Amino acid sequence: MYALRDVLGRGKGLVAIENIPKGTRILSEKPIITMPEDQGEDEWLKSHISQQVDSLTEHLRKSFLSMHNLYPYQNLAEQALGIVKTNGLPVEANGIGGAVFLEACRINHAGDNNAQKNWNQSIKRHTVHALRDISKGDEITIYYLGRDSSREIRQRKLQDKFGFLCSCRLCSLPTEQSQENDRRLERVDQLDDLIGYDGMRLKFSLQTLRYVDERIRLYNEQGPGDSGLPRAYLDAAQITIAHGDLARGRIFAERAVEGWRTAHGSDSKARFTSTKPRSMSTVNGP
Ligand SMILES: C[S@@+](CC[C@H](N)C(=O)[O-])C[C@H]1O[C@@H](n2cnc3c(N)ncnc32)[C@H](O)[C@@H]1O
Repeated sequence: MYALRDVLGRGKGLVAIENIPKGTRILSEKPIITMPEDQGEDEWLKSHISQQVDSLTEHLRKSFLSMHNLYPYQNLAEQALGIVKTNGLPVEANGIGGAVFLEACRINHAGDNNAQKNWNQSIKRHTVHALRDISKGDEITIYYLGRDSSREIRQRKLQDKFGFLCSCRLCSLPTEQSQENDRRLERVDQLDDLIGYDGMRLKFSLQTLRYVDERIRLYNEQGPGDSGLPRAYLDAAQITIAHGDLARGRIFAERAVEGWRTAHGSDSKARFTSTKPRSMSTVNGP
């Protein structure tokens, strides 16, 4: 479905070599290097990683050592540590906190990402799913940051954590459109807080329903992002059911599940909550 290609201004990236319909599992991959949850000192981590690199086949070792590295190094152990710090993705398995995947770690970031990454504990693999139809020739992108935020904040975080100036479509919008997009994201954020606050107090008023409705509309205008819309539908389902409107509640619940499956796959047992998404960024940033 994809090939590793040079992408202008972004190093290498994964590019679709056929049309990929929304919801497709683009990739399902086992880690080649893992890191424990409690990482300890750099010295210990270096030796832990080096042992794993030594036991890779020649081909895998070569592929691993060709990966992007933001850190200076003087020997192989330092190089391997730098690669892991640059590319490691979170893994929620017993005792393992992060891992490097040969293909998934080649996926570049975009503010309007067309794919979503997740660790799937049921199959013990990292998966990437198409959030919308991806056309042949398009780059496959994911969202490196935890939450949607304004262009200025996104760019600062990407620069600080990942060492690059993002030039995705969203970051390249003309000022007026970018400000409009920022305002939408800010309002979604406010609505998250307002709905979350009322939800905690179990205060399901007509006003809360209006917030929920507005948030769904804004997410739909924004386009599919990491889990935001399914979570908004989940809130809507809970609130309409609490109001006794079971028919609407069912429709919202079905949309929530459909969105969740699109992004995670039907074999994922990840807990689906209406709370805000936590950071999905790489394990270590520079
Ligand atoms: C995990 S790697 C992704 C694969 C990498 N492009 C490669 O050649 O192996 C992360 C790095 O890719 C580059 N990158 C990712 N998304 C980018 C974007 N939107 N704009 C520019 N560079 C990007 C940055 O150099 C970043 O530190």
